[in-house]
Amino acid sequence: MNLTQRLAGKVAVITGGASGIGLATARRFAAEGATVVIGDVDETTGTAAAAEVDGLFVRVDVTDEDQVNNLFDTAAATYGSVDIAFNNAGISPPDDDSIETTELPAWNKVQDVNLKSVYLCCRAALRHMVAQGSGSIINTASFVAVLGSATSQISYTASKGGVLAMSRELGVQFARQGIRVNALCPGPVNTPLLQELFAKDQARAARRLIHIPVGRFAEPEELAAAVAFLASDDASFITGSTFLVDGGISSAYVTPE
Ligand SMILES: NC(=O)c1ccc[n+]([C@@H]2O[C@H](COP(=O)([O-])OP(=O)(O)OC[C@H]3O[C@@H](n4cnc5c(N)ncnc54)[C@H](O)[C@@H]3O)[C@@H](O)[C@H]2O)c1
Repeated sequence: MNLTQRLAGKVAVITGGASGIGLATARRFAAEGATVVIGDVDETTGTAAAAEVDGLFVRVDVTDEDQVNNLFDTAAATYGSVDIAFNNAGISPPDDDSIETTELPAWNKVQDVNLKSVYLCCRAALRHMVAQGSGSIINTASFVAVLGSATSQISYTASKGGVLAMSRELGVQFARQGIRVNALCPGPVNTPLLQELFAKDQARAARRLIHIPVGRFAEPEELAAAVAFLASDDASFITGSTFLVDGGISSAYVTPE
C-alpha cells in the first residue's frame, strides 16, 4: 500500500479544522488522499482552510445539536459516507480557572464547547458509521485528562477528563460494529490556543517547558501525524485508547536538566 494515500476514498469530518491541530490534520488527511469536510465556527478561516485542502466548509457551532447534525449529514449527503470524525474543536480555560474563582457561566461554557460538543459529534457521526458498519472517531482530549496539574484550570481539566472517559466507553461499546473510538491526548502544542494563553503569562510558558522531557512544545503537524495514523487502517487494533502525544510529560517524574 502506498503510505501517502492510506486514507484514499475516506471522507473525514474535522471540527476546529480552521486552525492549529485541526488545520494541520486537514492538510495531512488531504495529503493522504482523504476528502475533508471542515466544520468550524469561524467562517473566514474555515472557508480558506477548506479551499486549501480542496474540501468542503460547513459552518458549525459545535455546542448546537442541529448544527452538529447538519455538519455530519451534509458530509454524508455530499460525499456518500462519514468514515473519519476528528472531534477536535475546543477552547482554552478562562483566565482564572481555579475552583475558588471560576463562576458557573464560565464553567458551563468550557463544558459546552469542549465536552458537550464531543458527545453531540460522536452521536451524529455514529448514526452514519453504524449504518455503514465502519468508522474511526478521534476525540481531542489533553494530557491534563490523565495528570493532575498545579496550574489552575479546573473547568478545562474536567472537560478533557470527560472526553477521555467518553471515548474509552464508546470505543468499547462500538468495537463489535467495526467502529474505533480513541482519545488524542496532546501535550502543549504550538497553536494559537497555546500562544494566546502564554501571551498573557510568559512565566507560565517557561514553567511548562521545564516539565517537557523533549524540551519543547509540539508542532501541530506532529499531532496531525498521530491523528492520521489513528484514522487509518494501520490502527485497526487500536480502540478505546488514551493516545498520548506529549513529549514524555506523562512518563516523567524528574525531567532532564
Ligand atoms: N494547543 C495545545 O497546547 C493543546 C493541548 C492539548 C489539547 N488541545 C486541544 O486541541 C484542540 C485544538 O486546539 P488548538 O490548539 O488547535 O486550538 P486553536 O485555537 O488553534 O483551534 C481551535 C479551533 O476550534 C474552533 N472553535 C472554537 N470554538 C468552536 C465552536 N463553538 N464551534 C466550532 N468551532 C469552534 C476555532 O474557531 C478554531 O478554529 C482543542 O480541543 C484543545 O483543547 C490543545
